[in-house]
Amino acid sequence: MTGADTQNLDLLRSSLKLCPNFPKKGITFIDVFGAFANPKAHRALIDLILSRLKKLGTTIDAVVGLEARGFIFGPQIALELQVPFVPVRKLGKLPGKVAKIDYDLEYGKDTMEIQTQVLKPGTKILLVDDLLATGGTLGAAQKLCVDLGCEVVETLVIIELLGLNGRAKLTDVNHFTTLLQFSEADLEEIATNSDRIHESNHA
Ligand SMILES: O=P(O)(O)OC[C@H]1O[C@H](OP(=O)(O)OP(=O)(O)O)[C@H](O)[C@@H]1O
Ligand SMILES: Nc1ncnc2[nH]cnc12
Repeated sequence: MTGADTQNLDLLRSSLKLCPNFPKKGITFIDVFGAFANPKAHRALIDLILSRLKKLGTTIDAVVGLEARGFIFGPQIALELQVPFVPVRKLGKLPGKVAKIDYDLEYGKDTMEIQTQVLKPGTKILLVDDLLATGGTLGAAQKLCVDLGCEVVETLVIIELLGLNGRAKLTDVNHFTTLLQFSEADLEEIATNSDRIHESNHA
């Protein structure tokens, strides 16, 4: 890792805020929007992702991003790579012919869809989302892409919650990139720093 990468990681890490007991009791929510509220952290995030991808040297034909937070930075990465961005959305939001898959979440269940006419068989995909928790979302998205005959050559998240072992749900952990990892102990430690905790209206 270069000195610039280390500096960017520190900036990114310190821009994230925690929200204990959101959206449900017992969940410690990591708010990635903190990184987008600060242009320096935002720049650091994009530079870090591009630096990782350059190091991997993988050929990428399209970036597939997951609703909602994969939509914030996925298109920027696609633009930098000069490849299409393709959204995966929650049920009933995409027009035309779609493929769908049901999946389990850290705090519920959901269904995701992708337009079938956009990705051709053999397309090499970079799959992006903000966070890996239980892995239900990304595991399902990988399956959705593979079922269309595409190859998920890399899956990238900004944040990995280690305590939930989400990697176990991924089809290919050898092609999984994560920028920041948080153990349960890390989250507890950050939660002792009031600067890093969101003031909250939630019970
Ligand atoms: O690894 P998992 O346990 O599947 O959880 C991770 C997913 O949960 C969050 O999205 P959420 O479902 O809250 O939807 P949103 O981004 O539309 O708010 C997060 O942005 C990931 O997509
Ligand atoms: N703990 C968490 N923080 C932010 N987003 C999440 N999505 C699922 N679990 C999450």
